[in-house]
Amino acid sequence: MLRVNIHSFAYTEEPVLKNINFEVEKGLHISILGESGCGKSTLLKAIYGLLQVTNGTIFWEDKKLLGPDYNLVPGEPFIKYLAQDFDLMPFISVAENIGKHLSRRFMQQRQKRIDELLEVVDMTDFADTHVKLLSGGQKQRVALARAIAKEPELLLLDEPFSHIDNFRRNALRRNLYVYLKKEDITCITATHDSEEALSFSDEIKMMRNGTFIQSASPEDLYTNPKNNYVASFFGDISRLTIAGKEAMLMPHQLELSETKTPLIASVLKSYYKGSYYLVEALSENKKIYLNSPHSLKPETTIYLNINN
Ligand SMILES: Nc1ncnc2c1ncn2[C@@H]1O[C@H](COP(=O)(O)OP(=O)(O)OP(=O)(O)O)[C@@H](O)[C@H]1O
Repeated sequence: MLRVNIHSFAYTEEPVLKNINFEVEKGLHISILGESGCGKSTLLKAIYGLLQVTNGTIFWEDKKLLGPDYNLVPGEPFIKYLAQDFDLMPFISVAENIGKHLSRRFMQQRQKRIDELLEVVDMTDFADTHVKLLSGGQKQRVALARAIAKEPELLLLDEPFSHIDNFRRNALRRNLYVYLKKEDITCITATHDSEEALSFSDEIKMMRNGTFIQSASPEDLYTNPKNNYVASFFGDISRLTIAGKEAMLMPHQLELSETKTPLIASVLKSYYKGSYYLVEALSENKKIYLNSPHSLKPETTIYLNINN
């Protein structure tokens, strides 16, 4: 289990992390979700031991994790941290880059293990290619394979799919997270991608200005966002006054009705989303958003039901 209690952490004067207290059970996947600059990378670096936390403690099981003031070489052997700037060795092949990071227990079956890791990140065809010849996304995939090569107990991933095209991203995420579950590797992923956090984590921690503002399972966070800020991370929200109370509704909570209802709106625009349309409409001078199976023409009058 990981136990983090950071009262505050600052690079200069202004604290970048404030009151960060949480635990992660072995094998769980946590997403730290937040906008750029909110402190996600700083938190991962603090856990890994690259930053000196003077005002707080971090434990993995019974071991206190110490910062650079105490460790000659920062970092712990049982933790892997995949930074945003993956530093690979450019003049050797993809397979050799991964091979250099294998745990000892795989030395006998070295080639088999390298092949397995290449498969997880879908880079089998590039095994013998020099890293300097790879694209940014391909390098990121090699860096991911290298991070899991040593079978860490705790894996810290900082925007691990940021350079990978949409075409590959989903398959790669599925491969990787299935592999981590199978190996019982605890994982914390920093991301600003709400879809990724919803699909691939056991718990999401929403971060804002260096602190967690809501922590919950993906289902709970999506259906019960604490405030507008959290809700707006998961899509366009509608703010309506229902029975004298302000309500925030996600697009799927507003349903088109075939019969007249008290909730009337006029369509502004329909945006094609692949399997549905996101419809922007105006209701009592407020913009609202709903999903529709078909495109609706501007100025069409629509009647809506609220679906909780
Ligand atoms: N080495 C540093 N020295 C001083 N300030 C820093 C340093 N690194 C980061 N910061 C500041 O700390 C804050 C948090 O940065 P951090 O990189 O942790 O955010 P982030 O949420 O990971 O953002 P991103 O998604 O853009 O990577 C920012 O205001 C940033 O400018």
